[in-house]
Amino acid sequence: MEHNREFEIDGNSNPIQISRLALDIGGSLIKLVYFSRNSGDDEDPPKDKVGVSNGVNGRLHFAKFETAKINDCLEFISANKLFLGGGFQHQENCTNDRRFIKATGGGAYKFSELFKEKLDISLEKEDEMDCLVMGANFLLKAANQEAFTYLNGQKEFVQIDHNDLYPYLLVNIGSGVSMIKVDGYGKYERVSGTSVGGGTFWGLGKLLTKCQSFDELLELSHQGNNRAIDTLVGDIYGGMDYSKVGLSSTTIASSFGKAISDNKELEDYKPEDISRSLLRMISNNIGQISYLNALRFGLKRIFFGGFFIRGHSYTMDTIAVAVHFWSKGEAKAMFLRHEGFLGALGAFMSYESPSPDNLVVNQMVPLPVNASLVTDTNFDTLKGDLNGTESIRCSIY
Ligand SMILES: Nc1ncnc2c1ncn2[C@@H]1O[C@H](COP(=O)(O)OP(=O)(O)O)[C@@H](O)[C@H]1O
Ligand SMILES: CC(C)(COP(=O)(O)O)[C@@H](O)C(=O)NCCC(=O)O
Repeated sequence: MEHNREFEIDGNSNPIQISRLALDIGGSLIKLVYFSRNSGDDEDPPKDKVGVSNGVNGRLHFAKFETAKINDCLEFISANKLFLGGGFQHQENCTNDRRFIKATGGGAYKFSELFKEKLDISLEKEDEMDCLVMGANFLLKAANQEAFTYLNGQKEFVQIDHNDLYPYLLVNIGSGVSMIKVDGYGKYERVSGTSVGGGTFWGLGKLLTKCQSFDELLELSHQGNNRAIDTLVGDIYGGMDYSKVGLSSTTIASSFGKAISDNKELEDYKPEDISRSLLRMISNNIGQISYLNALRFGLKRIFFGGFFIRGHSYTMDTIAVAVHFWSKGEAKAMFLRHEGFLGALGAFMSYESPSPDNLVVNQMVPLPVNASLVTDTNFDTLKGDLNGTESIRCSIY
């Protein structure tokens, strides 16, 4: 079972109060974002403009489960009493016995009855695209070191200019892929999508390699060589470049093309080579379609989210190279540290609005839930995968 670290007891053996849980139930994964209130007075309480403390300090936690194992998720919520609200002095309609959770993604509809039946919880549904955009805007505005570029194995955090953020293209690579032109808070249009996404990589990979987990498939791709199965331009052109149209001999002419002429069975190919080809094919395709959509609307910035990416270097490199190649360096692919949690964060933020006074304290964060973020430093930049183990210190008003 994949989930987050221990959180029931803090360092002083005080029970940690969990308030506010939001879910994003997707085709492949269920993402949870929940807030634990600090139990001690170990941090300065947030103050408003006249110096009055009025917020709640705590941490945002992240966890994920496979949608196919939704019962594990229900058990996790139940065992840790994540559905109990309360703990916020400033929420008017907050009572300890309220039994609803904000939820987004298709599963918020599909599993509504299951939550009611098993946990007696109603899922309050929020639109998936609204939540993705809300989550992305929030992170880009509020979190330090959220967006980064990845080229030639080099990760570089991008300083976001808040006055020059919009418009941008948000590409969410989940089971399928959504491409959204974002013009501001709540201002967006889903301009395209493709069914060739994370579900395709994992689904085809599972069939072709017999891998038992996504992580195993991803790990395999590290050791593979896509040339064993992809047809390169050089394979067709007798080792030469097709320079007239700018294709080098090493460019992939046809993904999986060698399988036609090799006269081999599936078993004759190494699973690691298959995994690598598959990852490259899908990442490259998404990078290319993203660029074409950016071109359609004259967008220079493309942010990629969704759990397909998993902070994986080869995936990011392939996407970034595709965007760089097709745009001739004009457009920039950027990745998000909280890539898989955009929708869940958006749902989390769709709880009730704060009072106008509280907006002043965090004026950089003009959001329904007024939160000031200080991200932890325990993010492993080499491994690059947040994977539900990082929490965010924040204050909710
Ligand atoms: N542990 C995992 N189990 C299954 N799929 C994973 C895992 N980690 C990453 N993935 C990839 O992430 C995709 C799901 O991404 P996500 O953004 O959660 O989308 P969705 O909302 O459709 O579930 C999967 O299709 C798969 O490619
Ligand atoms: C239907 C979806 C929005 C569901 O989101 P997901 O669970 O994949 O994150 C997504 O799978 C999608 O955008 N698919 C591509 C459909 C298309 O535009 O062809």
